[in-house]
Amino acid sequence: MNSIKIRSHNLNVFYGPFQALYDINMDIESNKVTALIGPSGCGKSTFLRSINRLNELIDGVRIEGQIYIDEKPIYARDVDVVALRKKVGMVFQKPSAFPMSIYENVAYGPRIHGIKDRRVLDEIVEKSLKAANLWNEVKDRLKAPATGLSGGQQQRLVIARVLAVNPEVILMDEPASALDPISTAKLEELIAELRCNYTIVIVTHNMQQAARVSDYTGFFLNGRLIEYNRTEELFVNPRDKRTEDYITGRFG
Ligand SMILES: Nc1ncnc2c1ncn2[C@@H]1O[C@H](COP(=O)(O)OP(=O)(O)OP(=O)(O)O)[C@@H](O)[C@H]1O
Repeated sequence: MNSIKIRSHNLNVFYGPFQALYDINMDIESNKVTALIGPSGCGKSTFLRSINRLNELIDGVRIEGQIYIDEKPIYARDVDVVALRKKVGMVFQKPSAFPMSIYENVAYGPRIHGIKDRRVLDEIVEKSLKAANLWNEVKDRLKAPATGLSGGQQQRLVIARVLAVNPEVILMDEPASALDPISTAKLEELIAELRCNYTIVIVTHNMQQAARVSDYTGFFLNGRLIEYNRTEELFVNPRDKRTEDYITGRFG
């Protein structure tokens, strides 16, 4: 699968009079993992939510600038936001299985998009659960309630649910922050595998995690993108004093 490039051009986001993002210019590579790091409140999640237009669900938000996905401006007037959110899937911090069976959680999206044939759904469910490294753990209890799964399993189920609608980009907002170390390791393994087929952008508080899972890292501070580089370069050889202070734990 050919996944796609994201380009943020002079992006500004305002929550009423408060400006949360300032002129963000960022080219995100396809088939790579890009991590967004920075202290609490610096705008990482706001930027992430800009990529599938989730911010505009919040009252009073104003967005300037543009984000291009696959060269297409996603804030253009004629953009189909439902189609955009199908193409750009999102995984949130809190594992949130729907209160229905494991099978139905994964079949939910494809059903909404009009797939009714049971065999086709069966195939999608199996393929998505396999891709999310969850199939072996749940294949004998697909009809069981998803809420009975552990947090780590639920997070992988959410990823299966995202994969089931064939996205090209996967956004993850602190996906491991509610997970134990073993589940976190499994999730990181999965992220490494998914990179072959998807463009992944992940917000994380955890710098070790950013260093482990990502190819590129962007460091945000007070709504600005301070430094953006290959992960190794940014961690080993930061160019900006503020990046260096942050990654060496002087604030944050
Ligand atoms: N719905 C909102 N209404 C008003 N202000 C908001 C809203 N969401 C975020 N903000 C503000 O925008 C700024 C950036 O928030 P954002 O959540 O993007 O930061 P973050 O870096 O992801 O932080 P954290 O790591 O704590 O989630 C913060 O000052 C925050 O208080």
